[in-house]
Amino acid sequence: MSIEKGVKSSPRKKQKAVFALQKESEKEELLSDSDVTDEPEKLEESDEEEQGMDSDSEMSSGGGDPFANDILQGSDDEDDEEEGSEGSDGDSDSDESDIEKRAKAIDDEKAREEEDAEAELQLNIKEEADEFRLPTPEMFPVVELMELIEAFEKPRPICLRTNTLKTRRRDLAGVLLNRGVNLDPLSKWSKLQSASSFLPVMALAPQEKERIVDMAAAPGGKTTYVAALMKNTGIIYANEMKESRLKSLTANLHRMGVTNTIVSNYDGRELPKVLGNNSVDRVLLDAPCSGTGVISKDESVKTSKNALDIQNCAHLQKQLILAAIDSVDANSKSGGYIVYSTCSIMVAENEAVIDYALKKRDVKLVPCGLDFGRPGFTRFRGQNFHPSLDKTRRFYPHVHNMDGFFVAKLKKMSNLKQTPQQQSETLGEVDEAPGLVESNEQNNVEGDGQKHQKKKAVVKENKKTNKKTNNGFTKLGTGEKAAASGNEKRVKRKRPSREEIAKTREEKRLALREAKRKAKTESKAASK
Ligand SMILES: C[S@@+](CC[C@H](N)C(=O)[O-])C[C@H]1O[C@@H](n2cnc3c(N)ncnc32)[C@H](O)[C@@H]1O
Repeated sequence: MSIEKGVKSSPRKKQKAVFALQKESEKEELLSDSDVTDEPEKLEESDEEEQGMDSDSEMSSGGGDPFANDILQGSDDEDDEEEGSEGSDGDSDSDESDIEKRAKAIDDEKAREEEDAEAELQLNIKEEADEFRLPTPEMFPVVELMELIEAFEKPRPICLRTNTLKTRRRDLAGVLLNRGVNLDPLSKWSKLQSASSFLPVMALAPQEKERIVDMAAAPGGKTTYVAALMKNTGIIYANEMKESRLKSLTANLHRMGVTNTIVSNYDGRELPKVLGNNSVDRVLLDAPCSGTGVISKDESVKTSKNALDIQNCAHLQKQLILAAIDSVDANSKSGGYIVYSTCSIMVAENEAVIDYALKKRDVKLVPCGLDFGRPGFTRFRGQNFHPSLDKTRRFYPHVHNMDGFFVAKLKKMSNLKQTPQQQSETLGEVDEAPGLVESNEQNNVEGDGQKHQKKKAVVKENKKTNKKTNNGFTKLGTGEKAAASGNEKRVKRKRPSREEIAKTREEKRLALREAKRKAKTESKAASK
């Protein structure tokens, strides 16, 4: 009776019941014939149409479910058996071939689905690999690509940098030559390290007595070099987030005779809060990255990194670069620079990060001061970056005989956490104060609620920044002036300078006052 209900109300239940019964019979042979025949009897009770509907619904419900399909076939067979028992031979033959056709159709459908799933899987694998295929044909012509891949397999030459805090280059060279070492002078640059790791420090060009942050410093290869160039004057904040890497960092600093450095253990993204916004002259962000430029040193990169790793790196790098920019004082007399570097050759970790910074802060790219290296990409895979990205530098093992590397140097133009465009929008917001707005402008603003809200948010952030700056290390007055003059230089061609905007505003104010005064006089005259 319960089976009967199941058959009528739910074909699936019927299938499951039948399946269960079959299993039971196989196992225990407990199932009586009447139990089996009971079901079709009830099926017979229902009219043809109802059976057809049941059958259809079974087909569709079973479509995506292999288990259901098996049952469905079982069910059909059963129906067939039952129908066969009661129908003519001719009917039975045509039903059999009908069932065969349906079974074939189901098998075909299943096979097609499996094929589709496999094709989709392959497509996904292909897309993912393509996204992360290290050197892509978009980066290099195929012949060069082969050269790069081959170069990745070979070790790079070992370079020595003279630690000028401890010795002179000539003295070191003398000692080494006496011991039979062949020296091939590279540059005036004694520490064993990869030649590419000199580059970011050369681009940073640290000056004596400056305040400099090395945001991701361990094991200190670049910090020690910065200290040497500063002749141990000024202050270096050598920051490292991973506690386990602090030992090697401090050990190296001691070993190399560095005395102007404070080691800190923060997430780099927190540094502006810790040191203060706009508080240092230069920041070196030798960012944590995928390491896709140093395959000759770490072959595991080839297989251990996937597209998601690159994405995660890029996300962190974008956050870190904003923190680096926010830490620098645009009004530093000697500095105001940020150097960003990675040992990755992925565009997502390099050009895309810099392009993001250009869109988020008032910074511009300046030449790295390195007279070799290939210019960075200004477009890649349909992505267009700021044209100035050609000022960034890329280094490759097969071209420069050093690890793959990327270097970019940014100059901070103002201490406002805005791009010049955002700044003029902010000033526009002030203009749009009641009574100072020409009606069409007001309509525009009113017509674009989102834009209006964004501008307000910008004004708010602006106020916050100024407040923080006052509590921090910078002198706000001169800062604003310098920011204005810096912007003026950059925006002359396209948009009005701050002075021009201020002048227009003042004119509007005077005109408004004048109009009010006039209106008053007129109304007084009229009342007389
Ligand atoms: C490329 S290595 C730095 C190498 C170093 N500049 C040198 O020349 O010796 C990047 C460093 O960033 C550290 N790091 C990772 N995430 C960080 C974060 N959020 N803030 C600061 N440092 C981080 C890593 O532990 C790693 O030591």
